[in-house]
Amino acid sequence: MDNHTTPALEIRGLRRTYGTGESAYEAVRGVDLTVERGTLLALLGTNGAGKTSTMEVVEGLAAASGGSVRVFGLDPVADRAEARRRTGVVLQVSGFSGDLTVAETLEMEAATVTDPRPVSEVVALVDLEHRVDTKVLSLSGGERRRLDLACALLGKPELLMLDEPTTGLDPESRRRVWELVRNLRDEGAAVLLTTHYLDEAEELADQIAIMHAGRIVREGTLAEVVGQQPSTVRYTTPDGETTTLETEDLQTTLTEVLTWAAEHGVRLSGLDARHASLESTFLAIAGTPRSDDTPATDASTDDLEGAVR
Ligand SMILES: Nc1ncnc2c1ncn2[C@@H]1O[C@H](COP(=O)(O)OP(=O)(O)OP(=O)(O)O)[C@@H](O)[C@H]1O
Repeated sequence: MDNHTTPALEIRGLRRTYGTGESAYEAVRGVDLTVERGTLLALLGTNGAGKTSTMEVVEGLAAASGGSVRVFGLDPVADRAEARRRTGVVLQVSGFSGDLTVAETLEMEAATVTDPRPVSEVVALVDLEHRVDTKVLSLSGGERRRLDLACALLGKPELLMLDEPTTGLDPESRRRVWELVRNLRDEGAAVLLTTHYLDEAEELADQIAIMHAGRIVREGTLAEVVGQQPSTVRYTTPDGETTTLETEDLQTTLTEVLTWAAEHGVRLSGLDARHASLESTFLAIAGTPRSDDTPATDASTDDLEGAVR
């Protein structure tokens, strides 16, 4: 049942297995995610993490092997028509006919939508007014991606699912798409976005979830996700040995390193002290092996005990 407090998207304990018997492969292994109205969740993940497998269940294109998905309280398979009506989807690959113009493409799409936005309004939203009479095959990659978005916006979606919406776009086009997505979110749409661009997540996301090997291994605001990752201090001693320390307390560790160097008269080269970034967090997670029988844990942090000598 949808009331105003029902999340736009609620995924609980989602599992998805490909194949059966000996060759069965569990690509999604117990995923929990919530996207509230008026917020954007960026789902990041390593290749093969299970993002697309998760999105397909939300879109009602595939059934879950376990767990549940609710779109405004609706089951995307059992209540497909109603869930689809409220959802706009931009897939990684679009299937437009190159011979149709932008306007013809949108008019054709609009015919499949209940109470669509006027094509002229959608075209203005995505900045394609000057291209309405252009054939799809003559559009640039960025314009085509904006046409994908335009199609998703025809039905005034309350939940937008964007699968790598800016892949292949130049920086200017990416910024335009960001602005559009931000505006839609600010007007109350919930957005689930997958991306391989970490700066896109930093720029747009209210919440970030990082998926690895079928599980969500980190989730929260950017500060929360990055805050779980240790800071690092790196230096090279005169004998050429480089040391990297991981620490929860950057200031204290750096002070210890510098005090040690001063006391021993050692000149450190390449001294570098930094807080974790989304990139270092992601890379640490990507380096964690897939484990089939134990729950995925946070990326390992080295034991710092005695690390500063
Ligand atoms: N039809 C299928 N049959 C068997 N295995 C599959 C099938 N589709 C996907 N997989 C496997 O499931 C895992 C998750 O794939 P999925 O496409 O969901 O990952 P992803 O996070 O979207 O990856 P990427 O970032 O590379 O697009 C991968 O190991 C993939 O090989």
